[in-house]
Amino acid sequence: MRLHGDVSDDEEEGAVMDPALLSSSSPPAGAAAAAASRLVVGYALTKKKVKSFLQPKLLLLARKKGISFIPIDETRPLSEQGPFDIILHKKTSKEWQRFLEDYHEVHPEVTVLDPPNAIEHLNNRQSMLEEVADLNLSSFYEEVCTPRQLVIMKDPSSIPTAVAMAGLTLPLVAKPLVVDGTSKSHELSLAYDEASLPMLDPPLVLQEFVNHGGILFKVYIIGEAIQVVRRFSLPDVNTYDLLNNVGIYRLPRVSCAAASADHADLDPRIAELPPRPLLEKLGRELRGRLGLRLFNIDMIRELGANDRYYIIDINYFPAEGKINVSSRHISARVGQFNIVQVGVSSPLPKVGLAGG
Ligand SMILES: O=P(O)(O)O[C@@H]1[C@@H](O)[C@H](OP(=O)(O)O)[C@@H](OP(=O)(O)O)[C@@H](O)[C@H]1OP(=O)(O)O
Ligand SMILES: Nc1ncnc2c1ncn2[C@@H]1O[C@H](COP(=O)(O)OP(=O)(O)O)[C@@H](O)[C@H]1O
Ligand SMILES: [Mg+2]
Ligand SMILES: [Mg+2]
Repeated sequence: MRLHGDVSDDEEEGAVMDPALLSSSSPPAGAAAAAASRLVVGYALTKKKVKSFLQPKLLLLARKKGISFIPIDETRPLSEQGPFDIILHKKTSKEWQRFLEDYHEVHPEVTVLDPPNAIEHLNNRQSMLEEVADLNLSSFYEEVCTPRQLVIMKDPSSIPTAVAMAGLTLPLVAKPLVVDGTSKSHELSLAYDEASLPMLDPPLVLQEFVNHGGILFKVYIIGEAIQVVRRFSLPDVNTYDLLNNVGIYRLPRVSCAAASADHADLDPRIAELPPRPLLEKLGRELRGRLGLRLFNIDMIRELGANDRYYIIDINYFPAEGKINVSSRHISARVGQFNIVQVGVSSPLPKVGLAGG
């Protein structure tokens, strides 16, 4: 298996490249690969993320472009590793955040993709949507907002009164307030009636359910690149459902359980993708306001209100797996490769630990 120099196309198709071989875990190859590279990307990702993101196709494509991915050893000082041009990570611990901030003070020239204090905004389902409220989309006919929601920190018995005071209408989606990558943080439920609300388990955010025709748009933002895919979502809740259902219903992890709806035969008023200029403006606005270059937004269009969209979720550095199946490899590779390019070129307003 060659580590240097170009690979032929057939190798690219069939290559089984072990990312570790491009890593510092085998210093001669890793160091040599890094030394021969135009761009060195240090990464700190979970094993699951390495498996889903650092696929052979990306590693080969990147290497052909003179880019190497080197795993970061979190047990050793960052300054003893590298040197890096970009640090790509999806870690949320306070220890890692300090580790990275100390390193970046000494090495401001290294692009951090993305700054931990910007990512932190997305680890809470209230703060993740705060910037949406201030979006400047006045030049667009369409409206983009967030569902009305309420944060409940404790005391489940207080929920019915709090919901009544806030004037929220049922059904409500209950979501864990903290998003920390655990499956628990994706355990959502649907509350149909007020009497059931005290059965919920704070801290949580209660969000009004918005009927949207059972179709969700996932908008992937990788620097200035934008990809939108259509996914099946939760079905609408009609008056009959409301009158004949009581209790709290646990929802499946829709994002992973639901299938692509890109090629489904659907009512165009439900399936039509949001206008591209609106998505591009959204991407620019949210990149600047969130200080992030790698994220996606879950967006729904209100049933019967063709120009009203709701952003219900924002995720940092999600997998590319759901991007258009038919051109998944190309778009995923482009997406993944864009991720690397983003670290080099896309300017961002300074946001605390800006990546430059
Ligand atoms: O929250 P969602 O909409 O299910 O998006 C997930 C989510 O971002 C998830 O990250 P985490 O919250 O589990 O840390 C991503 O997992 P990985 O980071 O392991 O890839 C999923 O990729 C996201 O799914 P999607 O791409 O559908 O937004
Ligand atoms: N307010 C809402 N109205 C309608 N459907 C919703 C709402 N919030 C979430 N959903 C549905 O539940 C799914 C998961 O919710 P989401 O907030 O994206 O959580 P997660 O971070 O676990 O993906 C969404 O993809 C959508 O299908
Ligand atoms: Mg989601
Ligand atoms: Mg999410």
